[in-house]
Amino acid sequence: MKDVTGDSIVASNAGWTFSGEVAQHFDDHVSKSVPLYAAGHELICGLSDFFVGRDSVVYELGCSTGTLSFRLAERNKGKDGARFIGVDIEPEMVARAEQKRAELGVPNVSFVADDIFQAELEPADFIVAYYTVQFVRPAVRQALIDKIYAALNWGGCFVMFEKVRGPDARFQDMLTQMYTYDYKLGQGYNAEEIVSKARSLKGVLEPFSTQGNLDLLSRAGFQDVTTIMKYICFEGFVAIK
Ligand SMILES: C[S@@+](CC[C@H](N)C(=O)[O-])C[C@H]1O[C@@H](n2cnc3c(N)ncnc32)[C@H](O)[C@@H]1O
Repeated sequence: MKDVTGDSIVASNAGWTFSGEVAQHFDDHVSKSVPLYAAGHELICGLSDFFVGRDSVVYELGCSTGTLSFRLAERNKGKDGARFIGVDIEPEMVARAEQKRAELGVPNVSFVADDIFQAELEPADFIVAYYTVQFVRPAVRQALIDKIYAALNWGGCFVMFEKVRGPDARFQDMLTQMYTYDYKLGQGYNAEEIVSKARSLKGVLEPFSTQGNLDLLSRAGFQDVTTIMKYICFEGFVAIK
């Protein structure tokens, strides 16, 4: 059975997907569902000032319709030769990103429709995964962070924003109430849409705790890590190689 999860998106129990028609409604949906969505992009653009130089390669892994990739290119437009590459597994997302690219006319942004695990990554100075790693199966998540670490140049930066779990059951309960119910009701979603979305994400979006994410980064080799944003259960980590 398919349920309406808001913003004209339908998904079944444990069946959330970014494929098909979701790409058409994605920009509206993500900016309403993810707290501080645009502010997080702004922080990442600010961070890029420190790491992106002329001739840098920049990746956005899980770029969806390319919103952040375009913002990064705009922020760094004075740096001739820098290239911005968005990777997403869903061809419909990449098609939408390509359509925007044609409208904006930005030659140094490109998109690849591929699984992050299959995509060959060139040596890069700045790699971003903005609410993407949470959708990677926990069993292979470490292998992805290892791959990102290997692709970064020395001194390069990995920015990872994730939905995170609380450190114990009491905090997790508070976070769920404050985000899943209060925040989403405040964004105009109704109770049925909220429940349908939560049910659709079972087994698809699997958040780690803050400590679980720090452990992933540490095992990959990152020693210099800090949090740049935290709002309820949404956290942005910055890791420098
Ligand atoms: C929450 S969205 C990312 C939002 C986007 N970064 C932004 O700023 O608007 C997660 C994206 O990750 C993509 N994704 C999930 N698993 C992937 C994988 N293994 N390889 C590439 N992309 C993946 C999904 O298709 C989806 O578009």
